[in-house]
Amino acid sequence: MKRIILTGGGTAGHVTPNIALIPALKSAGYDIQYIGSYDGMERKLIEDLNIPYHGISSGKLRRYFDVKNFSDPFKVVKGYFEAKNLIKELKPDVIFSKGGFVTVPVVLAAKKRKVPTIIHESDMTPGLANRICIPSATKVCANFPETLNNLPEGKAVLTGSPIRKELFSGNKLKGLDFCGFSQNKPTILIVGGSLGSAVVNEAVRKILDTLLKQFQVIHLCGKGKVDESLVGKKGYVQYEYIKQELSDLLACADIVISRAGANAICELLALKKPNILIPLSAAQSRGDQILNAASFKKQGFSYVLPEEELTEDTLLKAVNEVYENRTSYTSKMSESNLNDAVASIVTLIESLAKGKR
Ligand SMILES: CC(=O)N[C@H]1[C@@H](OP(=O)(O)OP(=O)(O)OC[C@H]2O[C@@H](n3ccc(=O)[nH]c3=O)[C@H](O)[C@@H]2O)O[C@H](CO)[C@@H](O)[C@@H]1O
Repeated sequence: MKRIILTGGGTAGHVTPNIALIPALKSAGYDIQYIGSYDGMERKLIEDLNIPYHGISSGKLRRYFDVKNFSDPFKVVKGYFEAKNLIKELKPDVIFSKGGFVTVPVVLAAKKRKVPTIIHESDMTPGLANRICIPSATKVCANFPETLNNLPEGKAVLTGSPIRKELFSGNKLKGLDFCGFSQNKPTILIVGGSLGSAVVNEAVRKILDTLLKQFQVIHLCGKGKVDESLVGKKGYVQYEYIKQELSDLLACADIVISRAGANAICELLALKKPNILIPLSAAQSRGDQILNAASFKKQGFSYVLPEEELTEDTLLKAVNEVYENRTSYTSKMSESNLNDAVASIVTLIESLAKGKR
């Protein structure tokens, strides 16, 4: 039987694309194994799917790479030897890495063990972990055409981002029922990325009473970020993180307010959900969400509200604008010709796995 190791973790954006590949890999006859960190959020997400999970030691990487800059060098080195042993034991035909710092020792060990490895970059410019991995990878998949300029020519492949198939079969009534909502008012879904966003949460809660006059509000607020004082408020529900019900919640959302993480926005585009993007500021990141959001705005898919301009007034204005013009946003998104990233990636995986045999 062909065997693949998937790896990726840290935040859900480094795990959900792997999850999206699993059904197609199973149909293609792969035995699937997963390497993540001992205690990252990927562990629960993957174990829930009954995929064998192998934890390795992993350390945080600093933003600017220098070998001395591993904040936890011993953990990373330990992770490398654990990954090397796991690869020897599991004998995979191919490895697919979705990025995040846990993948660095895995990709470096794969190179040492001569296992072909594909890495995937969701953002416009490669993140730190992927930048370290690119020289060891056989192929590098990109989500945005703009990214190809930043990747080595012989390795780069434009695939788009794999999206979980189940997101397309959400049921609006089920979603409303799950939240205890009625069909009489439109619904706003708020997602601050997979970890939630304190900035977005605060902005939304400030205008909540005004929003609730016209809308019902579903708030995916992130772990540890539920506001207890608002629990039970009519028309408002908060969840730390939603797994299988996400498709139903998306189905009942008339508009979405979101961070501009690459996977989140590709899902919104694929589902044609009118959206307001509040990208993570350059002060807190390498600025990729700003680029992601600008690209979507330029194509007419999104209303973008920079974090620096986020106030009660600008957020309310954005909600009104997007709700009023929701059909024109939806029709713009319908014009985009999204390719099937799952199929392209599985084809690439197949070609490398064959080469190994
Ligand atoms: C703070 C940070 O470093 N953010 C980065 C991180 O974002 P983050 O991890 O938030 O990733 P994305 O927004 O790209 O993806 C989030 C994923 O989690 C899912 N989801 C979210 C909430 C929930 O309750 N349930 C659920 O399933 C979404 O459907 C999506 O599939 O990785 C992205 C992809 O590299 C980058 O673009 C972001 O800049």
